[in-house]
Amino acid sequence: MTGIEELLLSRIRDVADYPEPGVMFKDITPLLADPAAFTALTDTLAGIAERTGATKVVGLEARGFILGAPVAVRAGLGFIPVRKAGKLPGATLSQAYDLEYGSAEIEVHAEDLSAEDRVLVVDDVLATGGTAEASIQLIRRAGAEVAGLAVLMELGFLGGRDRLAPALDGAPLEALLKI
Ligand SMILES: O=P(O)(O)OC[C@H]1O[C@H](OP(=O)(O)OP(=O)(O)O)[C@H](O)[C@@H]1O
Ligand SMILES: Nc1ncnc2[nH]cnc12
Repeated sequence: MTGIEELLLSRIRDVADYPEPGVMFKDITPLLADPAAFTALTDTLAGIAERTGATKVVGLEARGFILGAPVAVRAGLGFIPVRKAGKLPGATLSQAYDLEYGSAEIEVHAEDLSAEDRVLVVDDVLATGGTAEASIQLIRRAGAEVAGLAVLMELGFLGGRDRLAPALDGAPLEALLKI
């Protein structure tokens, strides 16, 4: 494990049985509160944005906003929020999906993405892959290209990587930590 991986892992707190029994919740708030760890995470993800040739960063509400917005600034790219349904005021594209605990629907402003865009999706956790898959579907439906998906951590036992393979269609999935 690299020094950065050790630093990031040491700042993630496990919370058992949250938000419901049987779920081991990965809490990133200690990482966000540590400027060295948050900066290292931002710089690493911005490096992925540059390597994949992304022209925009999509962040997934809510934790993907916290990570994705500074990545976009650091990489010199625009930031596009993908929000839970009902929060965006303009014309939207919507996609329903299932979570490890429940189901939801996400939306993006249709005007924010076009055929000229290569989009890096940023989020904190890849679990079942439902959220990421829905975001990739939104990006493609908006006519844009998917540059890749970058997450802080992948919960490998939930099979998100396999689920996402068809949607990613060869675009890279980069997980800084595999759990
Ligand atoms: O791979 P999946 O099974 O789809 O799960 C991963 C998603 O779940 C969490 O978000 P959540 O919907 O809990 O929202 P939050 O960021 O607002 O807490 C997490 O931040 C990812 O977006
Ligand atoms: N176990 C988990 N911890 C944190 N975020 C999650 N999103 C989906 N599953 C999660």
